[in-house]
Amino acid sequence: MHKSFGSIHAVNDVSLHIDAGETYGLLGPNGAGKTTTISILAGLLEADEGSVAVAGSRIRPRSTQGREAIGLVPQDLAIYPDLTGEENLKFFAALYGMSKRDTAARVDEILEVIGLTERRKDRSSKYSGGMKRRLNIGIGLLHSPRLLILDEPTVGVDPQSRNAILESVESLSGEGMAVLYTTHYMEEAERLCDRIGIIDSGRVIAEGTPAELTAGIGEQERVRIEVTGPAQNAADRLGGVEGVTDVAVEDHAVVVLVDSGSARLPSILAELARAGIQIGSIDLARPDLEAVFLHLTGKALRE
Ligand SMILES: Nc1ncnc2c1ncn2[C@@H]1O[C@H](COP(=O)(O)OP(=O)(O)OP(=O)(O)O)[C@@H](O)[C@H]1O
Repeated sequence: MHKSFGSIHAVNDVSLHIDAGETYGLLGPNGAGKTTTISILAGLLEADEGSVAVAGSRIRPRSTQGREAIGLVPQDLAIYPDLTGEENLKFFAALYGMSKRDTAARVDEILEVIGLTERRKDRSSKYSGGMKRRLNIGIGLLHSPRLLILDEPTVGVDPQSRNAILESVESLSGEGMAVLYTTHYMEEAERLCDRIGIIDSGRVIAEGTPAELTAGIGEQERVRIEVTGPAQNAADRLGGVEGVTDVAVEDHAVVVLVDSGSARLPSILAELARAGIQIGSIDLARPDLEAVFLHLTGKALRE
């Protein structure tokens, strides 16, 4: 599918297929086109070109059929603070037209999945940020959609709630739901996703299992060096060091890909010393999705 806003190609020739029971991760930096992609899938936005189908049936934007088949959990909270967790779920169930009988059982089930059974009678205004996010996910699950889309559900969430969210997602795919998970946290994508599409500037530039994607960059290692001065200076110096294949700049760090990182470390450090660049810390990592992203785009995932 394609979607442009004026001269910006927000989504450019993106094509996704997700199986039942599969968790698919859309991984990309801010502005890559993740929200636009899922807004089209959820029928909130019309693509300039392209179509969406669930279980073989084509879904029209804003159709009832689409709302039934797909659950979208947006980044922003869509819950009523004055209602309890349970009341919120019941309210949205009524909105979806679910019968009272179905609702009671489904609400119990969902409270378990999102880990809020014990807090079900508390007003959601009393919940932590992470608990509110989990309730938001519960609302998306109410009508048992075939595809659940989660838009960066762990941004700004405390570590405990983050873990609870990840566990909920794991149990959903176990029940046969297809899950589309967008994130710019590569460790979440690595943990949760059966397959990952790496998206940058509106294009899916690589797709595969986490293992396939990291195998694609071979034996290279990722070295992250925090520096005290401008990281761009360090990046400029390291581009020419033997064995260094890719260089990118993060906040206060330079990230490089090297063939056999530990062996190249002395020459990397010597080059920085020659330039008078002071080092805060050094981190050497095995090939991971962050390294894949850097290799494919020449950019750090978290700039
Ligand atoms: N309604 C809009 N009008 C104009 N430009 C838009 C609109 N929505 C998105 N864009 C642009 O399209 C591109 C993709 O944005 P999108 O929100 O899909 O990225 P994203 O990967 O979801 O980023 P983030 O992680 O920050 O949410 C960006 O350049 C953005 O500025």
